[in-house]
Amino acid sequence: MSGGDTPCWQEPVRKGPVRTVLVAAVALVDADGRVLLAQRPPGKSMAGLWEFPGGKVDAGETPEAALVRELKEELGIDTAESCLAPIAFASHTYETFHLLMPLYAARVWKGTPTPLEGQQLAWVKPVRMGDYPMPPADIPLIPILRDLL
Ligand SMILES: Nc1nc2c([nH]c(=O)n2[C@H]2C[C@H](O)[C@@H](COP(=O)(O)OP(=O)(O)OP(=O)(O)O)O2)c(=O)[nH]1
Repeated sequence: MSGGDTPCWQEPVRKGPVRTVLVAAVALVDADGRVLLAQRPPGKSMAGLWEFPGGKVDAGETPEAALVRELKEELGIDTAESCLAPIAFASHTYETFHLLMPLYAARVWKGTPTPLEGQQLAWVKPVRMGDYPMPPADIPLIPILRDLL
């Protein structure tokens, strides 16, 4: 097959070196198969868009440890690394950095997710995620979640 007439084919855009940022994110899945989305608060980059809970992985930290830390800080819930199942990843070039974001799924945690950082929360069925504008990096993850959950 020649690449030029396939939908995924895009000629590479040559740019200078980019910094790759590692961000860990999780689909928290409830008993009804709904996934928790959090709305990015005003003042942050991509404010108003809905994202998976998570955040940047610190130097010397594993993605799983970063998620356990972020979920406690952002939502006040306790999670165990052993309950985080890797399911997909996003790899997307933004204007100022390249995002590499492993996405985990978790169905078990302790506590009730509470918006501790002023963010809005929504439990959303994967088929309804199109109603929630998400960062460009997240768009390819939506059909994967629909298939998996
Ligand atoms: N947590 C999370 N971050 C995401 C998702 N999709 C996506 O592009 N991102 C980006 C937004 C941020 O640039 C970065 C996560 O950074 P962060 O949560 O630790 O910190 P932040 O919002 O203050 O980030 P920033 O304003 O400094 O860019 O990853 C997602 O689904 N979940």
